[in-house]
Amino acid sequence: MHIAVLGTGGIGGYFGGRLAASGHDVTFLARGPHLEAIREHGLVVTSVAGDFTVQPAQVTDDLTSIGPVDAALLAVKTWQLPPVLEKLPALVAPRTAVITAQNGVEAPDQTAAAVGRGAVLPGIAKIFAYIDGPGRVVHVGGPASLAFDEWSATPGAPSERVTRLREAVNDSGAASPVPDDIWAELWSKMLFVVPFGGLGAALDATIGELRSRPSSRLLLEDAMREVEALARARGIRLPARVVEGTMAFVDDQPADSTTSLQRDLLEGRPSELDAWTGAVVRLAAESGADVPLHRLLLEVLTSRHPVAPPR
Ligand SMILES: NC(=O)C1=CN([C@@H]2O[C@H](COP(=O)(O)OP(=O)(O)OC[C@H]3O[C@@H](n4cnc5c(N)ncnc54)[C@H](OP(=O)(O)O)[C@@H]3O)[C@@H](O)[C@H]2O)C=CC1
Ligand SMILES: CC(C)(CO)C(=O)C(=O)O
Repeated sequence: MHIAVLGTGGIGGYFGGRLAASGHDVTFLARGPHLEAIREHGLVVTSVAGDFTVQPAQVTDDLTSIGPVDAALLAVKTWQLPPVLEKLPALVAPRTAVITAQNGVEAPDQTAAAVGRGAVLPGIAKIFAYIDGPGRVVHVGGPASLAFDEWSATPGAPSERVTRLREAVNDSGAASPVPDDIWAELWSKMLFVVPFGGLGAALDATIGELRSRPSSRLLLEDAMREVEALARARGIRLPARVVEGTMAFVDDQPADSTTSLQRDLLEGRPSELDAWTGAVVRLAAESGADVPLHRLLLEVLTSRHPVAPPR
């Protein structure tokens, strides 16, 4: 398959790298020293599931030079989406699939505004991976799965392009589980990552600290209940007892885990605060839901970390 990987970071470098290494015709979008290093030495992936190098790797900083593809993996951070989405139509032919991998729940709609809902496969990446220097990506853990589906999928009847893409990901050595309901899964991940990210950043705490102090554990659960109520108000069919299930998942994670949101904010980098906590506040206002904890977290984090993109 002809695949464009838009953003060669933790997500694009890992899943795109696996697809390229398994023989697909993959072009990576990258820039600066990262692009130069990939061009010169290939894309070097160090992974708990087995190291590999894509060499030579097809890499460009000009998205429009790639031409129409079978699939594009949108793998930039949420705040980096606008310039990429502006040029995205150059890659899209009638059956092209554009998989969104961003955390939060707004990337599919933003992408659909650029290329139409018919092109978009809302997706969820479950992995811990990051760039470790020019040309190098590290996968440290997580299931390394990339789930996606059609916008309005019929359960049990995947489209032909979804079937082909799932096969490609599974054959590459990563996993592409079949979601029951991609929207419920997107919101379920949001319900984990946003409370964990917001509270972790506000309290400068790891997951182990958040879950073991009774006061912060309660706040974590309360924040999850806010996201649950918001999702249900928007008609999302979350599983029963989703908060209890997510807290059990929290209890299973390595104690020193933090989110990218927390690390980016505390290290003064641009962050996805607007797409995580900001989105909860924004969508709650739209849906008539009340999310006082998230409103407070947004206020605290925005004023404490002014480098975060404005709301
Ligand atoms: N990493 C993870 O483990 C997980 C990440 N996610 C989500 O996936 C999304 C991607 O995250 P992640 O892979 O970590 O992000 P990274 O920052 O690791 O990768 C993004 C890459 O895209 C590049 N990029 C951005 N815009 C452009 C552009 N216009 N042209 C060329 N290159 C560009 C960035 O370059 P530069 O550095 O120069 O800006 C960077 O190399 C996020 O929404 C994140 O929340 C979800 C689950 C797990
Ligand atoms: C917490 C984690 C790793 C979960 O996949 C994540 O998505 C992030 O930190 O951005």
